[in-house]
Amino acid sequence: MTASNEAEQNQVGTADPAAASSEGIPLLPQDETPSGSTELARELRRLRGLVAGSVYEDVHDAVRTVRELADHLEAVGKPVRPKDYGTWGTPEHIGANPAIGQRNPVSPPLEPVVFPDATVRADLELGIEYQGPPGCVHGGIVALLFDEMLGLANAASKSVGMTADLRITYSSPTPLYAPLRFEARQDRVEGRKIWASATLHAGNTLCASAEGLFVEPCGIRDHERSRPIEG
Ligand SMILES: CCCCCCCC(=O)SCCNC(=O)CCNC(=O)[C@H](O)C(C)(C)COP(=O)(O)OP(=O)(O)OC[C@H]1O[C@@H](n2cnc3c(N)ncnc32)[C@H](O)[C@@H]1OP(=O)(O)O
Repeated sequence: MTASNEAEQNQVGTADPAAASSEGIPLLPQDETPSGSTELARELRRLRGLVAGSVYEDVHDAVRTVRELADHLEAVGKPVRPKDYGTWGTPEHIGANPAIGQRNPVSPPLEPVVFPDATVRADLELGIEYQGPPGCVHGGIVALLFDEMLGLANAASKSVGMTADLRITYSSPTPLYAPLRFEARQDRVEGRKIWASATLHAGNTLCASAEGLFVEPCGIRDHERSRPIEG
């Protein structure tokens, strides 16, 4: 049995981010939100893994409980709408992000760190709710995480851009339940055009690599260029 098979035997869903570790300086705030919404998102992530990764005989009680919870959250929550913040990289904006958002249960536990040369790295393991081919991460999830990592590499170099062109080479299947490492860096900037590249490894195996062209939106302001890092 391989190490990854053994992990799969013991785990349903994606590992808690605390299981991933990396050197470097955290790019994004790691604090729990005082309201508890970070914790709520974490428990909902657990639920996603359990629902996607298990079969049950009867879950009608669970359906009622979850429906009551959803009704309660709908009643007490204040929606966060883009028109209310309207800018890049504020906590309200980043919190909902599907790759790194603390409030978003869809986001995998991507906790990027930055190095002095502005390389951005994220170590993580993905569970069954991110599966594409049996035992492997879905290619669209790999693309999502690359897009985000490239965006963060741009932010680490104090620039911001919309993805204009994203090319991914899938070299080897990306395993579930195995330590993965994304590394991204900004390569060059010409006017509003920004090029960045990234790799994804499982151990020593190169699973995929990415090259992206980003275009800085017209009218972006200085303080928005590195916001995800400076909080
Ligand atoms: C913390 C947050 C991290 C976020 C990371 C996630 C990023 C995202 O998900 S962004 C969402 C996905 N991307 C999009 O929706 C983008 C949609 N496209 C657009 O909005 C526009 O086409 C946009 C902004 C990319 C470019 O439009 P515009 O600002 O009008 O630029 P435009 O003047 O046409 O072109 C500027 C330059 O870029 C080049 N360019 C634009 N698009 C492309 C392209 N697809 N391929 C190659 N070159 C391009 C142009 O040729 C031009 O080059 P040059 O200056 O040498 O002549």
